[in-house]
Amino acid sequence: MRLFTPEAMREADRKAVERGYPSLLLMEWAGMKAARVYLELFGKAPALVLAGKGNNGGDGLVLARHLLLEGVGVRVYAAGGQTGDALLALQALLAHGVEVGPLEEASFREGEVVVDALFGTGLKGPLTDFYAELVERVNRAGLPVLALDLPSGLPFSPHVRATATVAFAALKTPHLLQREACGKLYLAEIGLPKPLLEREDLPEVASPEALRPLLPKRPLTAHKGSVGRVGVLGGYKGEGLRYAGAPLLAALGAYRMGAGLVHLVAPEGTPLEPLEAVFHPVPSPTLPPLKAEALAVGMGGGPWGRAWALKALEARLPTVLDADALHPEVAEAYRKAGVPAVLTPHAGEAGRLLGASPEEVAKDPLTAARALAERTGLAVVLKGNPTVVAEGERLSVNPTGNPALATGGTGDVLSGAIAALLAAGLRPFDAARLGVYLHGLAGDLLAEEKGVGLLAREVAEALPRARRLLQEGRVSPAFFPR
Ligand SMILES: NC(=O)C1=CN([C@@H]2O[C@H](COP(=O)(O)OP(=O)(O)OC[C@H]3O[C@@H](n4cnc5c(N)ncnc54)[C@H](OP(=O)(O)O)[C@@H]3O)[C@@H](O)[C@H]2O)[C@@H](O)CC1
Ligand SMILES: [K+]
Repeated sequence: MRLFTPEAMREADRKAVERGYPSLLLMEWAGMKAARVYLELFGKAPALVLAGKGNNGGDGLVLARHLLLEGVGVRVYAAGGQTGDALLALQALLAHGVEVGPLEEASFREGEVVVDALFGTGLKGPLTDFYAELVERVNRAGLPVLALDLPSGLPFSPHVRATATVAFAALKTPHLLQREACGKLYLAEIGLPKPLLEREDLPEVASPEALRPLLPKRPLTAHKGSVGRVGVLGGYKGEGLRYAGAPLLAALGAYRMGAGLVHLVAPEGTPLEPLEAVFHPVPSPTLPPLKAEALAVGMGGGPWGRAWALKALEARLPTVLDADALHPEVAEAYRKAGVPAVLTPHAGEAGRLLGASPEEVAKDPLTAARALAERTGLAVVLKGNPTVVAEGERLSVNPTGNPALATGGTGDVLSGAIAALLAAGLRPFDAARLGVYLHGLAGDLLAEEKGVGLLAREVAEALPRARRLLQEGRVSPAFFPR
């Protein structure tokens, strides 16, 4: 599944029509599928449909007709001046005897659900005047809002803040970069010819179908030395400070992602946990002899982070570089040595590596992740909402995860988990996107059960469950194709 820009989506629509596909069918499916989502979410609650004059408005008029046929009360207000398919959609609705009032007269009533069909991918700039006010009124009304294709106004402000959004044909960048405005996200297939959606040049949205085949197989003859051993190097002890938990959490993450054995190289005095690890207490960053296929380095390293990373490089093993190991000269040393590595910065660390502010990075994580991958020649996991994985020209945007994961140590668990996948033989880009997806899914499972207040170790504990759901094809996606 690819992440479209609004322009790329319009191009696909246009190409479908050039191939002879009747665009009215696309609109009919869009409105009908959106009506289905409406019924599922809001049952027979009456609808207030606000329709613009373009095709997004046309989708809303189709939806109104389908809701009417299902026995849902509809009040419809539309901009004037429809042409083409939108005009046909209007005529079809009028033929059912529905009154369509002018948008200027739209009023909000308690108990109604607002259907936002004002603007979709055709919006050319920020809303002003009447439409800016209308959008603010929608937001102030305090009613549930179902947005068709995009909450109107996105990617600019002001924009509608929706309870749920039905994206048509494909997800578009605002769906993932401005997810807050979209509410619950649904993806509706509307009959667009498949080849038009297969755009290798666009970023991937990580999906269960694409990731399942990457899961390392475990043959009957497996033993702990054959399924991937991980070395974790991190922690700091000095100047009255001790960071001890981070490497332990990485070790847990690695085991829970299926590592056969985890070596824990950490400062003397670090608790001997998890019990299952092989311990190498050291006075300062060193690389003891150990049998491993991949490393996770830097967690809780504090001022030792850089030294851990440069020592670890001597092993010449695929390595996850996290937190205090994330320095430009470390990345450069790995690139020069040709050692495959995955960098796992958050926006602040990525900003440090790129010479940009955390805000700039967070505002456009796709561009930042690609720039960092290009600059370092390594795979990059840019952690955030959404987390973006980049390597060379490839970009993968992760749809799993939630704000409950914003708690100390979850990043350490992720590093260990990715290292376990590297140790099992996955390539850096694949280990990164699979690890990120499962880590986010584990967080989603927990958030559903417990809400906010998770512990990082619980996220590690939930990894096997996430993995099994993916393995068995039972992931209920954050948004689902129907
Ligand atoms: N094409 C297809 O095959 C399919 C498309 N589908 C649906 O169509 C949607 C795209 O439809 P679209 O291209 O008609 O654009 P849309 O979002 O309705 O807005 C256009 C209107 O906005 C106006 N406008 C623009 N900027 C503005 C501004 N800043 N402030 C104020 N007004 C502004 C612009 O005015 P104009 O510039 O033309 O005067 C025009 O009137 C897409 O999201 C999906 O829902 C589906 O049915 C599937 C098949
Ligand atoms: K809309």
